[in-house]
Amino acid sequence: MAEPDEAIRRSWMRCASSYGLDPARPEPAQIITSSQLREHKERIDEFLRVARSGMEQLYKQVASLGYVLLLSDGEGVTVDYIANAGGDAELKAAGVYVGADWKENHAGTNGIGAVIAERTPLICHQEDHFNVKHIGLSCTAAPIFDPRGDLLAVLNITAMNSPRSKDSQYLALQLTALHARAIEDANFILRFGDQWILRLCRTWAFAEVSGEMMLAFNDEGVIVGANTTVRRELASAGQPSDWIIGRAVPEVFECTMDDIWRAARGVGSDNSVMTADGQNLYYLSVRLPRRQKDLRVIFQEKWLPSQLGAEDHAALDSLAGDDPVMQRTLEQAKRLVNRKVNILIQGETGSGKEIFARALHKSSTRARKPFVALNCAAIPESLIESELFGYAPGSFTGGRSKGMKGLIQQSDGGTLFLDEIGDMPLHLQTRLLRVLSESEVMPIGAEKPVRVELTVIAASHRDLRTMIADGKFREDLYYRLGGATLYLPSLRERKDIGFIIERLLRAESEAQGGAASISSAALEALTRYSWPGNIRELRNALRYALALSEDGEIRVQDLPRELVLPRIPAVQLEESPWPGRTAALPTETPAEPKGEELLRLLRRHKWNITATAAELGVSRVTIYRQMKRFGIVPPNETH
Ligand SMILES: Nc1ncnc2c1ncn2[C@@H]1O[C@H](COP(=O)(O)OP(=O)(O)OP(=O)(O)O)[C@@H](O)[C@H]1O
Repeated sequence: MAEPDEAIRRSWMRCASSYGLDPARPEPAQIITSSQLREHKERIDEFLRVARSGMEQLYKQVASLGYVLLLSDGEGVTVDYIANAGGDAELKAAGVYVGADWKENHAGTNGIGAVIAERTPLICHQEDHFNVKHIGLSCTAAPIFDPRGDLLAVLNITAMNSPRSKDSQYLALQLTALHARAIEDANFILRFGDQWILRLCRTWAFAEVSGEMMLAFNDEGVIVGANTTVRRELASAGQPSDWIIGRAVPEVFECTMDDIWRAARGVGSDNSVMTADGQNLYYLSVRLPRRQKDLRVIFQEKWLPSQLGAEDHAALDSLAGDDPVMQRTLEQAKRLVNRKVNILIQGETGSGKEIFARALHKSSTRARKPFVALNCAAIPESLIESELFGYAPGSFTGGRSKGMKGLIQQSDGGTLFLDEIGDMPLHLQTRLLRVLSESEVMPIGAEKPVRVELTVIAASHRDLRTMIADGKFREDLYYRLGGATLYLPSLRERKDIGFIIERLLRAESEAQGGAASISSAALEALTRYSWPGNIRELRNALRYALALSEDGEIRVQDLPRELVLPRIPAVQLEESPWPGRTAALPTETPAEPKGEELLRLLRRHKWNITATAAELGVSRVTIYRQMKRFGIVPPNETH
């Protein structure tokens, strides 16, 4: 934690020199409109539900001391608050109210604004406030980060009247920081509830109960999230703070995945694990994913591999119902599964390319070997090379001294899934081609190549043949990867939407432990909609509707509004990029980009929301709303 008084001093400097504020001029509270407030809340609505219970717990402890509790989002807008009934007018005038914007650039130094800039818990006590209007307040605030380490919210408690001494607020500081961390961790578990969560603790006796260090990994043992404490503890010089995301657990710790599965089942007595650099020892426990049914399958795969039949195509069969195009694709896939060919999957975003690739792997004789995935659009170009090819010990500064096994080597004997292959830079396409033709990989800085048994499944939502024509994709790599090409239809072209809805509802009810059904009118509305974000958008819509439904039955009024509103303007036909297929794609309201277009822009701007919003001439909030609506998830967030 930075020295709080230093943080306040820096905040004053910003207010005076960068924002040109005058401490003596009373600034009125800025309260945003109720529709703007709704937009701010909608962007983080799941998080707000989690945060509310943490806020209530904290409030119970400080209410008798006269504190008011505020939760602001990462932009400084108060999105929730708890205060004693009465005194509303006074609170509102002081900006201690929902909808108030506490950014430093106009409100001057204050608890929330300073935490946003400083990213650390702090006290802003009476005269610490920059603006004369706020010097009666004492604010204690702490940041809440999302699982990628981005600031998500600020938890703040404010006393309208407090003792003169700042020391009186130190206990409040500890309490606020503690609850901010508890909310952050509850949010982490919510986000990664369907993944495995590894809890690490320095003390053996607390291994089962401590949630201080948590990281989430998927069925393949790849780390998909890490909470703030893990990111801090495992920080590595010269690496971004989330360097462990995307790595396999055994790369970060000295253990095998077998050790982890044993710990998950409570088998064996040694639950200690060392970091791969030999620096730290932790005691671990594993929290199982919520989807109990799949677990049996996973444990069977991990523990009883010999029982898995080579001809087991259940994973593929579960992907489609009565849709003739999908049935043909599945037949094709089953014939290809154990042939020595690389497979290319083409289909719109959210149409299920990754889930299809996993099913191909599971149905193959390689099922017991690793399935290693790389999303070429989600990591910086400069990292793709070392991620894929790995590097030899001491080959570059900032690299780990022991070197690193690249994903190609990690997938030896199994499947390497290259998502968004169209985003792979040309020079790496050349290197990949060489690996594919010679079955050898040369890690960066290594002296001799390593043999690998490589099977690649690649996927792209772009038409790679157009990219070849534009000189952006190598033709020879295209043929090497597309030993066979499978086209996934978009959801609006599929005749089995009822089957998919049933499957998604079953998964939701298993995850949430309650009933989930749908009325025939709501089913009809879903069938009529055009689904630009495909199955991902459908899944999000069902989740949303289930959260609103009172008894687990989704009715029309529970569905997101855009699904039931009449479409304007009327249907306009668009060329499908995939051969032999035409897509009837109703347009959105004129100002909105389509899901595909939005995704392309976001990628082009490297997921910078501000830049994307600027290009489209809309607000950031609109972009967030559209991302949610189309089910677009930024890299490193779970789907
Ligand atoms: N057949 C299916 N049944 C149930 N859920 C599915 C099916 N296909 C896809 N999904 C779900 O839809 C979401 C999107 O799937 P997936 O990530 O595989 O799509 P994608 O086409 O690879 O997306 P992108 O182009 O953005 O990489 C996931 O939550 C996935 O579980």
